Amino acid sequence: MKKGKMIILSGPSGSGKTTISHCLLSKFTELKFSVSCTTRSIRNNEIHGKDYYFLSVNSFVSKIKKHQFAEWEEVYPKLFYGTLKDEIFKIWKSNKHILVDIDVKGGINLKQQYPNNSLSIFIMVNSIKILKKRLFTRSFFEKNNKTNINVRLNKARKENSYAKLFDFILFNIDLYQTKKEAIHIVSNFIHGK
Ligand SMILES: Nc1ncnc2c1ncn2[C@@H]1O[C@H](COP(=O)(O)OP(=O)(O)OP(=O)(O)O)[C@@H](O)[C@H]1O
Repeated sequence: MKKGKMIILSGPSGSGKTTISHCLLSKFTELKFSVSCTTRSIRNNEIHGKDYYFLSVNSFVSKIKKHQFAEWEEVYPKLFYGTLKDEIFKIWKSNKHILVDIDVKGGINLKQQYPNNSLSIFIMVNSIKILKKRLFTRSFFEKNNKTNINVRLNKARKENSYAKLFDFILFNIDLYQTKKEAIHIVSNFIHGK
């Protein structure tokens, strides 16, 4: 493989990042999911090293001081998320391209770190009504509460205004069409067209 590339999938909560990530990972064997670090507690169904690297606050802060993160954020006091440079190089070394599923701020930061070999895609649901419906449906399975959803919707309004900073805006209305378009864009990018 030539130089490793990076696909950055960003968008508000519920916009479809996980859904599109799974689609792309199953379609392109040359893509590998980048596992992020977090200081939040591990949930029952999660696996360390697969869903996230679960770190203590001390360990996370020590890695920040050693400049080991390509990007990191403190979302709430002591709740950190970040992408390790080592994770990125490990994937490129294994001759794969990287797929990152990341929030909007993180996506913008990562694009700035790797401007020449990355493609940043903003997944947009421009109807707050539709986004609300999706978050409600998902919360039924996840036991999220309504307050949590309202916080996410308010954040989504703000995040949508950053879409123009991305290389591509992918409107996720009809899922079949969105997947088709995502495959098309990513195929062109990794196959160098
Ligand atoms: N085009 C679509 N039409 C209908 N439902 C959709 C569509 N795209 C995604 N969904 C559904 O919307 C919900 C949110 O999607 P998903 O979990 O992929 O979002 P996300 O951006 O990864 O959210 P988060 O950042 O909170 O993890 C899921 O239940 C998913 O099945």
